Amino acid sequence: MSEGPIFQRVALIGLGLIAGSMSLAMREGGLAARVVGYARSAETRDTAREIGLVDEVVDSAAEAVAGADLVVLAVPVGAMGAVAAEIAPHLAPGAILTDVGSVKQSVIDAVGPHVPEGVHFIPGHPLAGTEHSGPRSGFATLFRNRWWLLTPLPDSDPEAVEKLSALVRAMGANVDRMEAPHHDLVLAVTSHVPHLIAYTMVGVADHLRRVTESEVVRYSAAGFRDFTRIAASDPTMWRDVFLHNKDATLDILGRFAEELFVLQRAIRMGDGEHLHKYFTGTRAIRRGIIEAGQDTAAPDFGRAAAKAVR
Ligand SMILES: NC(=O)c1ccc[n+]([C@@H]2O[C@H](COP(=O)([O-])OP(=O)(O)OC[C@H]3O[C@@H](n4cnc5c(N)ncnc54)[C@H](O)[C@@H]3O)[C@@H](O)[C@H]2O)c1
Ligand SMILES: O=C(O)C(=O)C[C@]1(C(=O)O)C=C[C@@H](O)C=C1
Repeated sequence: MSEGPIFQRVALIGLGLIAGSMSLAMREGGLAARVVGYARSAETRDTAREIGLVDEVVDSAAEAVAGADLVVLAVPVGAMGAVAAEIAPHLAPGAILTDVGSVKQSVIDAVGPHVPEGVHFIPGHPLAGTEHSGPRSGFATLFRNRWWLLTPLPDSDPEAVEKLSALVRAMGANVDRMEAPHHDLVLAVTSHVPHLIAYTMVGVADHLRRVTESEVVRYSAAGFRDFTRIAASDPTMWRDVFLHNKDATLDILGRFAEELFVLQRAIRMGDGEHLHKYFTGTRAIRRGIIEAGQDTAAPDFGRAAAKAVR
């Protein structure tokens, strides 16, 4: 149990899966004396009020951040800069400003210039999520035993980094630190390109469905079902991820295409030995992830993956 709140007033900007889960985890653990939330759409704010997602839903971002000692930007990465510009004049001196965006360098570039002197900007990214979005999708245990990567800037105040880390740990996550460009490369391998592949595969099947009527749905096997779960993820969030992690995504996608051609050739040539060796290697990666206690993108796996693509 917590020994009292870590923050007095937490302002959540955006009230979807991640902000909602943070609010529920913080309130369950008594980690914040008060959690205030704001989302752009009145519909989302009404839903958040109706389900009591936060202690108070306010009608402007400025009102939410006033007097907050922690401000969390939990909006799609393409909206981070505009939100930062809107709240900047209202941030309290000494406040910690963080974000939960899936891409880090572009968020730093977009938010950084708006951060006033005396406010501690510490970018972050919880490696936890689902295909669901919106204010009803959050749950308190989302971050348990997951990684939460922080990408502090060279001049980030160590005490502020430690305070934010304490909150993250109290929500059940493990903290690791990374440089933003490295984060973006690792996540391109472990999360972004896999999502793009899932979106593509489901798109291919959808085109095929028009030929085979409903067979694709009726006989949908486990592998394809896993793809459809991923491909049901929020379109706005993922559009922004690809537009803002463009270089790393294109790099990894190029390597993916090269590998795919090698496997395609092995199938054409009947090279079973190559296929078997390849699949044995990939199985070892899966087992490594399970042994590390992670069934999601783990930094150790990510580091190995990033090293392999250098
Ligand atoms: N979903 C995941 O699996 C996951 C995991 C880790 C990190 N993230 C990142 O967390 C962030 C939020 O994702 P989510 O899954 O909670 O999304 P979500 O769609 O569930 O919620 C986004 C919220 O932001 C609000 N919003 C959008 N534009 C806004 C604006 N300009 N001003 C104020 N509010 C605005 C929406 O109304 C909504 O309440 C994204 O940057 C995403 O990349 C997502
Ligand atoms: O489990 C899922 O549904 C997710 O896609 C979560 C996932 C991931 O790729 O692991 C998606 C995006 C985030 O930035 C972090 C986590």
